[in-house]
Amino acid sequence: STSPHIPYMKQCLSLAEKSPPRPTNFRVGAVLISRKDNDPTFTDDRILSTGYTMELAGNTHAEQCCFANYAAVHKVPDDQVGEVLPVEPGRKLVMYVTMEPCGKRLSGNAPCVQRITGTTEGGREGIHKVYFGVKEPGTFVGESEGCRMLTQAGIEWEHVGGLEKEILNVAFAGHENAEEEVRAALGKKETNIDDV
Ligand SMILES: Nc1nc(=O)c(N)c(NC[C@H](O)[C@H](O)[C@H](O)COP(=O)(O)O)[nH]1
Ligand SMILES: [Zn+2]
Repeated sequence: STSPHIPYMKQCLSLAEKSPPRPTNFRVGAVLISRKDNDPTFTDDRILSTGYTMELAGNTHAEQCCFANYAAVHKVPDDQVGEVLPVEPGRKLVMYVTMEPCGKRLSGNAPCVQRITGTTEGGREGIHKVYFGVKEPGTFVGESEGCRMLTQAGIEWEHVGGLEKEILNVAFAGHENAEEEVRAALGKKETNIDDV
């Protein structure tokens, strides 16, 4: 039986496919969920928001758009999304993303890990756990820092395996030598986190 995370990773992949291909970033999709504790088949999940790379104007990331979409619906500025995320006893917030959230961005814009940890400010629960389909390839920032930074902030993360090839093909679609980069990323140790 496939893991219950796979359908969500496939939903993120479908979102990523909506992203306009660019050589300067990756095409990524993200889904924000409210999940009931001790609900192993996720029957009581609530999808709060979705996002994909460059869905919103400017050089925007999937996770950034996911939060911004939620903030817009709740009529607050993006940086106040933490204040309108639901806090419900017996439920937790989790995010699915096709790629490990960025810990650094070449553009210098706020990395998504910072946006995720920002939801836990002011003693709010915020995002409890992040599920991602691949580690960030080294294309732009070399060794990725996302997972390490999430751990440092006390936010759990987990690699959901099985869709790496599909996720990377979509992520790299706008790159000059996409096929080669996908092969390299698949072959590299750090992409297959399970080998670590
Ligand atoms: N998790 C994730 N979601 C995204 O939507 C996206 N585009 C990236 N991409 C990570 C990559 O490291 C940055 O795209 C480059 O570092 C360029 O930085 P900008 O995007 O221009 O800020 N990563
Ligand atoms: Zn990002």
